[in-house]
Amino acid sequence: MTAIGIYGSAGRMGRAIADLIEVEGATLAGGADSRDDPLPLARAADVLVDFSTAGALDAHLAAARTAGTAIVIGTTGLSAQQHAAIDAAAAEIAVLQTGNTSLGVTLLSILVREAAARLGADWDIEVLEMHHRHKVDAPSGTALLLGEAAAAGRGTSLSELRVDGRAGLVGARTEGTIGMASLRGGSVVGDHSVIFASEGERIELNHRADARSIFAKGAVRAALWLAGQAPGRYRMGDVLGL
Ligand SMILES: NC(=O)C1=CN([C@@H]2O[C@H](COP(=O)(O)OP(=O)(O)OC[C@H]3O[C@@H](n4cnc5c(N)ncnc54)[C@H](OP(=O)(O)O)[C@@H]3O)[C@@H](O)[C@H]2O)C=CC1
Ligand SMILES: O=C(O)C1=N[C@H](C(=O)O)C[C@H](O)C1
Repeated sequence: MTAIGIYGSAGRMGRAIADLIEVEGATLAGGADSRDDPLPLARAADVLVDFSTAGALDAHLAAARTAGTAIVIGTTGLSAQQHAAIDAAAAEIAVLQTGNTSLGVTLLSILVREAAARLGADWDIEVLEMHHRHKVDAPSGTALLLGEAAAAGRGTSLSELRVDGRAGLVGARTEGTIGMASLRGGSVVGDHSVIFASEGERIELNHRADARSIFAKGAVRAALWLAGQAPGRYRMGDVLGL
């Protein structure tokens, strides 16, 4: 049976994943948090999952590389340098990084790309997300993933089109941009909307997460799939066949 190691094991996601590992037909290799050396877990596990903090990722990725162990990275708030480090690690180990491991968001990203490609630039695109009061990064990893999908549909990358959290006298909207807005409060697990707005009509594509178990299930399935893969950088669509 595949043994999964969890970085961030005492957190909300770490606990949700631990609850599902045996149900999904795997075993728990162990967990590590901020006080632990990440390398022993990387050596003990067949595959790792990281749901910790962006500040911890570099050490976790280095441990996975040293041990030659595949890793699913669910942690969000990553920098451009960290994405470059993931690309470099993927030359040696199998890595799957995603801002959202759920089936629903993986499918939604495909729908968003398709809608953005088919609707002309006169259809404005806005991405709105809401999360619980404890979330530390904004926009969410999922909002960025959906923004990238919309930008890909327009034949470019999100960094070319992105406008974050408007405030003050910002002027009229520039055609073709993708707006990003974040709300925080209470215990909201994760709500995302991609709004396509034109003169006189609007399309809204929404995803509502009611329970963290949807992310945990996707993370365990991704780990089981990734354990058998050659070095490379993979996506949830590869796991789910979407
Ligand atoms: N991709 C996806 O589908 C999803 C991604 N996420 C992302 O997962 C991450 C975790 O979310 P959540 O579980 O809610 O957060 P929590 O704050 O509940 O948990 C974070 C965990 O990370 C641990 N941690 C902090 N620093 C380190 C470190 N240096 N080394 C190892 N472990 C460390 C904490 O341990 P300690 O107590 O010791 O500090 C804690 O156990 C976030 O980035 C979130 O956005 C969340 C849901 C779904
Ligand atoms: O921090 C969270 O809780 C979540 N984080 C991920 C994100 O940043 O998109 C996924 C999910 O929305 C919950």
